[in-house]
Amino acid sequence: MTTTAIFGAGVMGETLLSGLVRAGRPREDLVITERRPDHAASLAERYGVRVLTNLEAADLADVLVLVVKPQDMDGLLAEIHDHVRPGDLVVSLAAGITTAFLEARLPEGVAVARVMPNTPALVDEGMAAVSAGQHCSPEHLAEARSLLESCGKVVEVPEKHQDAVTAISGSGPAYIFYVVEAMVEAGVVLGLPRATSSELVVQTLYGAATMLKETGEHPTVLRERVSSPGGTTVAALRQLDDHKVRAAFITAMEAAAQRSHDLAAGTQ
Ligand SMILES: NC(=O)C1=CN([C@@H]2O[C@H](COP(=O)(O)OP(=O)(O)OC[C@H]3O[C@@H](n4cnc5c(N)ncnc54)[C@H](OP(=O)(O)O)[C@@H]3O)[C@@H](O)[C@H]2O)C=CC1
Ligand SMILES: O=C(O)[C@@H]1CCC=N1
Repeated sequence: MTTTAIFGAGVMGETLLSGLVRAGRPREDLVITERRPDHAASLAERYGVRVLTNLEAADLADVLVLVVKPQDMDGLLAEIHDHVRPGDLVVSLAAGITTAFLEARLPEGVAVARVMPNTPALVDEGMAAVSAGQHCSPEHLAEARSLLESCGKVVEVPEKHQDAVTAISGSGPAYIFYVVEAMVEAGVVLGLPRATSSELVVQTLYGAATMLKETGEHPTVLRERVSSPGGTTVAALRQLDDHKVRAAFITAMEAAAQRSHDLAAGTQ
């Protein structure tokens, strides 16, 4: 029997926990650790899982899912080192933290997998990418995948791509929310009630995302279909081009990937 422990049930840890519970993982096979006692008590009540100390959780679990901030990872690994056994699987969801970083701080031979999830997992629409460490067997990798498959889609990527994945799908929901904020604000500037503007933008986003997913058409084709010659859309897109919005997106995601890389190198 597998016991899964989630170390650090903050935003992403709780998101994963909720997905596992929705997917029907027996609650008695799930434990969490948390630093804030009030938050821990609230999670225990809402999800019906046990809250343990890091050492108790490491002793009990055979799948250890580390969801603390990258800057807290070194301390957590030092704390649990002597309580992780050969055969255990350690799965890190932290940005930037490499499998080599984890393997160097765990007992020799422990299986490690690196995963980059995202917050839409909260509504079972997550996108996660997984990479295996050097001692991770196909069975370990399948277990790491299954954690995230409980709440979304999972792909396997070479670890050298994880910084780019982090910049695109890990941080990606934030860019979309940022665009939504700007569009809703534009609607208000144009005189729409905020609630109306918000409803229009959210459904437009949902519709556009569904078209992309269901038609499989290239985004350029879909964009051109909206753009009537001499019409409103081209007038707006010309402004976005003039303001270098496409270039800004690329530069922004390069910055995110660089930050992920720097976290791996231990930069605070
Ligand atoms: N949020 C996101 O969209 C995504 C996050 N991630 C990754 O997930 C990880 C967590 O991020 P996020 O959930 O946003 O951050 P949070 O700060 O919300 O969650 C981290 C949690 O871990 C707790 N914690 C810290 N140290 C320890 C410890 N030693 N033992 C037990 N608990 C501890 C923190 O407690 P306290 O508050 O007291 O510090 C906090 O509750 C990061 O590594 C991030 O890179 C990956 C993809 C997406
Ligand atoms: O902002 C961050 O560092 C984390 C990793 C990806 C999304 N959130």
